[in-house]
Amino acid sequence: MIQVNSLNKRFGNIHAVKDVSLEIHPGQIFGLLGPNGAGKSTSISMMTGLIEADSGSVSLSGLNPQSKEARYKIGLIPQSIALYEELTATDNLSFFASLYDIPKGDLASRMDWALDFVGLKDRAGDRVSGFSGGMKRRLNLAASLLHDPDFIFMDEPTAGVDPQSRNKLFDNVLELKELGKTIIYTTHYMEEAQKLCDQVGIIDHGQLLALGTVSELLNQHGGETQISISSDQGVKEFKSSDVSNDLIQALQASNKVHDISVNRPDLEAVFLNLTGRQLRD
Ligand SMILES: Nc1ncnc2c1ncn2[C@@H]1O[C@H](COP(=O)(O)OP(=O)(O)OP(=O)(O)O)[C@@H](O)[C@H]1O
Repeated sequence: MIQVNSLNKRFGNIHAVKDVSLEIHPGQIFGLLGPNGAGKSTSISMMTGLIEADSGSVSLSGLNPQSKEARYKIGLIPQSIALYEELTATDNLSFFASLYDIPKGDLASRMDWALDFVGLKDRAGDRVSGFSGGMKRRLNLAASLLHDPDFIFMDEPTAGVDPQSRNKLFDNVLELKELGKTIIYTTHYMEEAQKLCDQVGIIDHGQLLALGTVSELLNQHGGETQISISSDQGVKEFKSSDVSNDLIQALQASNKVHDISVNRPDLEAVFLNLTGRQLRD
């Protein structure tokens, strides 16, 4: 269980994280969703012990994230790629493994598993400099898994990633959940949060504005569904909170329907309703 209590962090005049509290249960995928500069990376940095909070606390199954014990339970895929370009994939993994005292006897099989897991086994002996952005991101994921961590933090893992690698990363996230890992995933792509996450926190200007499952957030903050019916009588547009009932009534009152569109609210609508602006600029 991850428990975050009233975290605060300032950088000079910027209050980057304001009083953030949340709980993440074991085996959950938790998505921290917010636009650029919202405070996602700063929150992750405090949760992984990379930077110290000004106030508040983080507990990873009772451990302080800055303790050595916690370090062995944390896997971090940072926002910017952290790899040696001139080394091969295998040599990069050997380097990362050396930071975690992995028993020598387990090393080869752990590296083999990790490369296979991210779909890079056939590129093991190739230099990273020839890899695409998506392959580098996947290798970073492999590196973060060598010591078999319980808590996996992924900071905007799909930034600059081609669609094929993106889908592979999504599959990997779901597979890690099946292995019982707890995953914290930051993104400013609402489709990713909507697709992957058991729980979503919406953050803006350092403040956690809403917390819940996607359907809870849609119910509480999504607003009504927009319906449009085009018929011989023209186009009729209306908002509805009871789609099937309103649609049946509207169809009964229409002649020769040409087209119907039903736009249900998404996390973008939730963000818009909470902040008055779009998630993406
Ligand atoms: N080391 C730092 N020094 C000064 N300001 C910082 C530092 N790190 C972050 N900030 C500021 O804190 C705020 C939150 O930044 P943070 O990187 O946590 O946001 P983010 O949601 O991760 O956005 P992005 O996707 O752009 O990284 C921003 O205004 C940012 O400029």
